Amino acid sequence: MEKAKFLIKHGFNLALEINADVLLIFTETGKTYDYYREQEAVHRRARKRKALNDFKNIKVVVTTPNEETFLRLKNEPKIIPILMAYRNNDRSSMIKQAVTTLFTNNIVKKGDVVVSILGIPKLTGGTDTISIFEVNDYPQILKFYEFISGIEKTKGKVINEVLNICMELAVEGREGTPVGTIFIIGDSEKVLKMSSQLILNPFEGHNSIIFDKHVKGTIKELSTIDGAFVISEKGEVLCAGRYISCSGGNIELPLGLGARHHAAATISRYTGAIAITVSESGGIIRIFKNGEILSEIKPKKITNDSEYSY
Ligand SMILES: Nc1ncnc2c1ncn2[C@@H]1O[C@H](COP(=O)(O)OP(=O)(O)OP(=O)(O)O)[C@@H](O)[C@H]1O
Ligand SMILES: [Mn+2]
Repeated sequence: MEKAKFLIKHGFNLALEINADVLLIFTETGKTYDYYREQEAVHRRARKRKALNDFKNIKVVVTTPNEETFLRLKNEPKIIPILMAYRNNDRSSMIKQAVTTLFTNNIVKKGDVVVSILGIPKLTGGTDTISIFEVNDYPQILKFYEFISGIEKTKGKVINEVLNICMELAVEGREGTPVGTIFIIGDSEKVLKMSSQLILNPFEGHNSIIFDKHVKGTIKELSTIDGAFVISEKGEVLCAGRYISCSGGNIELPLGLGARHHAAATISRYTGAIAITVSESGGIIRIFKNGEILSEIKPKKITNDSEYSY
């Protein structure tokens, strides 16, 4: 039997035995999901014969980076399909990125237990890992949860979309070179008053929404230019190449963080905006609120496929 089938069988039963809240399946082609369907049918038949735990209380989330697979999953019953760009992440970043996404979609809450079945992205048949993820074990994720659960739903979705773009930029860069950038989300009127254009605004006069994949592509293209992206709470991309005036902001930041991070901290201190930076030197993503670093996410390139970074 294929390795993935064993993993699905044991991951499925593990989720039942520990009474997990979520079973999180990563699949490129949908094959691992098919094995899950088979296992669920076996369990249903067995339940008729003997008293077994019912699987219905466990949310089944199936995440894929593949648009075609996602379209297929959207028509499947009793699962929550998620399209997520994780091909360049390592296993622990894949799980953290997925859990962050589940938070912003209110599928996971504090105290939940997530059983994940995953493996080496892009490799068919690469499924090789079962993991138990207790949300409370990750203070960073919890801090992010507190933050996300305290804000209005649409803004949470916009932030999650920006984080996904940042993850891709942090790991892929642009044409192989690392990029750094800033996204400023919310309180746009005040943000625009506190900043100026470094270049002609490429988004001027366009009604660009961050959820549109063409807009996402443009943003990634423009991520190499100086300055920040300003995004409204609803996800409208108002401008790129924006320079934040930082005069007089008494901002305390950890050593080694330069002008980009100071600008992000300053704008988040003097407006109600959230700022999210991708560092060109190191690819770390930082979320700023009220002038402080709320959370750091370190997506990592897979240097070799044997890398486990739990
Ligand atoms: N006030 C500002 N507003 C918008 N963008 C800024 C501002 N200051 C700097 N930047 C952007 O940050 C870029 C990098 O500056 P710098 O290296 O000093 O930042 P940093 O905090 O060290 O960031 P990184 O970790 O990416 O190197 C600049 O080229 C510019 O594009
Ligand atoms: Mn720098």
